[in-house]
Amino acid sequence: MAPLRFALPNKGSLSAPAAQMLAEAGYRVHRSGRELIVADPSNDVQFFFLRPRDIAVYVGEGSLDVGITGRDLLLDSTVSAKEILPLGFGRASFYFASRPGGISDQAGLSGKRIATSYPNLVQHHLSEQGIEAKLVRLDGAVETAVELGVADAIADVVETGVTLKTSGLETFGKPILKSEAVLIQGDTVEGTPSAVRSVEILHRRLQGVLIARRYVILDFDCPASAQEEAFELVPGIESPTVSPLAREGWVAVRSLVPRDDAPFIMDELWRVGARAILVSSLDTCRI
Ligand SMILES: Nc1ncnc2c1ncn2[C@@H]1O[C@H](COP(=O)(O)OP(=O)(O)OP(=O)(O)O)[C@@H](O)[C@H]1O
Ligand SMILES: O=P(O)(O)OC[C@H]1O[C@H](OP(=O)(O)OP(=O)(O)O)[C@H](O)[C@@H]1O
Ligand SMILES: [Mg+2]
Repeated sequence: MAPLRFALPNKGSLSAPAAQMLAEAGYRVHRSGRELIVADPSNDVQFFFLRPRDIAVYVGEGSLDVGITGRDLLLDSTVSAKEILPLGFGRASFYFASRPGGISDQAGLSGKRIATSYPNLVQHHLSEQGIEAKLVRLDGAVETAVELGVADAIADVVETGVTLKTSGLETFGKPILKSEAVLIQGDTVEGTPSAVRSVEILHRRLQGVLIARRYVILDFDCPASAQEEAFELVPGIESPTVSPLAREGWVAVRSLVPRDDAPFIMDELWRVGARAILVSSLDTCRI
């Protein structure tokens, strides 16, 4: 059976979190030096470390089976690889921006020069809106293009907004796109049963990591008379687990709850009579 050929970002914002997530999912992605190909024989996977922008190209044309890249980079590549799982990191929005008091809405871009590193993504959006503008394709640091007179506006990734602010620019209009890291799959996978199986396992493992990051385990003891009220607070992903307690008239309950909601749910559980309320983290899971 041929190993699954998996493209990973070799540098940039997505690189470390992608490797971390795969390690949590049980893959061995460790690079001891600067090698560009790493084998993980126990999982029958071969990792190829590539520029994030190139990953969609390799996966799209079938040289590699799957990869992790940004949704914005996938769309800009215009290849037919498909997004099969959003991964919850590398989140950023894609906006137009110009000088304050300059262009203030997307219609105002008509006939203007727009600097971007994502020309296909931007052109597609402009065509959808029926706007004709001239794109100036740059490799990076596009915020400087307005100051240097190369463009009237830019279209770029905004994470914290600090780069825009320090360049004297501000966004206008709605975001063109909300992006995050995504798992992508090439068209050739579907014709190869062993690759389909490997991708199913990969998908389930990564979903396990995502759930472990988003949920915590909540354990508590509850008077049986209050259990219905408690269950409404902790429906779990499928259903809470209930076990008898040695103490007459009480039950022990275990459920998964969203990490961010846990403090509020604990307050409410206490109010309905639950006690010994414990929260613990999941390492990973299969649900
Ligand atoms: N602050 C950020 N800057 C740039 N890209 C970001 C940021 N946060 C998330 N991303 C996402 O990372 C991907 C771009 O990664 P890429 O490695 O090409 O650029 P980078 O992180 O800016 O690295 P570099 O420019 O140093 O090569 C895109 O999907 C983008 O949406
Ligand atoms: O909203 P922020 O948190 O400021 O992040 C967004 C900025 O970061 C990236 O640039 P990067 O530093 O990667 O330089 P580059 O443009 O040369 O890629 C991106 O292109 C934006 O300029
Ligand atoms: Mg960059």
